[in-house]
Amino acid sequence: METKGAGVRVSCLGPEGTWSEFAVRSMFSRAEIAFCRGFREAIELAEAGSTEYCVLPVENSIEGPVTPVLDALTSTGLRIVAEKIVSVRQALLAVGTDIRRVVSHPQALAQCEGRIRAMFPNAEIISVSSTSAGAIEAANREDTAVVGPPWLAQKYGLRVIAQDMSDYRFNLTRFICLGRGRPPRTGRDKTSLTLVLRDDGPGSLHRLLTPFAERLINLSMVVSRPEKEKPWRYRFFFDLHGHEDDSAVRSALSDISSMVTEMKVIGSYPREDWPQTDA
Ligand SMILES: O=C(O)C(=O)C[C@]1(C(=O)O)C=C[C@@H](O)C=C1
Repeated sequence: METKGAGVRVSCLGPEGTWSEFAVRSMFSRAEIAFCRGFREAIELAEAGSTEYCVLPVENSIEGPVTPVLDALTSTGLRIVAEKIVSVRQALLAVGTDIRRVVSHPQALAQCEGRIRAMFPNAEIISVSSTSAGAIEAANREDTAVVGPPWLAQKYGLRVIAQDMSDYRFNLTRFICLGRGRPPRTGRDKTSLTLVLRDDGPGSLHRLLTPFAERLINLSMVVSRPEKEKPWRYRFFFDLHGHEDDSAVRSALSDISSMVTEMKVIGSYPREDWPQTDA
């Protein structure tokens, strides 16, 4: 997104150097970033109006959905206004050489689990709040390495021990930008919605999906998350190709409205196809 003059205020996961910061900088030409301790805090700053936007990872091509972010989307009044796909090439960084602990954000650890285990079969693997929080820890402990973006080396005084730590060739994280606007149709859009099915019987999910199939609307993500107050009931998150102002999308949503107890469009925004951004 182009911004003129003073930078637009954007909250994201901190401290400085996270993949989230990289995503902010690739979405905004000028951004004044508020670095937060967690995803919740980043959303709350934007909800309170302290920042205009909030950028969050929502899905990774290896590890799947970033579930705390999906869960937070249920209750926020903000809407998704943009998405960005980032190729997350994780490095392994440390001060010392006798590594007994490997720290990082749980998503980053999961993306590189096999490689970490192969390199350090006896190391303790420890989740921390972000890759850069892990870098600060690694900078202070000779026995600790961090998995994260390679630029953490210069920022926090670490050495790159290995590049390309991911267990698979592609490691892509999709970030979303939450804000207050409603981007107009572009003809290449995506709509994100969350809903809870009314019935939990045979064929209910099939019936829900039929109106999309009949209109040739592609669903690019389907995720179910537990309804916390109702054990063994589920909330669905759908991403579909199209804008909520498209007549096909509008009529499919109207068809399913009687099948749900709750439904919310989280946003309609320009769709990004990968690869676009390579760190
Ligand atoms: O810790 C970071 O650097 C983040 O921005 C978080 C995060 C994530 O939660 O998915 C972002 C991208 C990568 O997939 C790994 C970690």
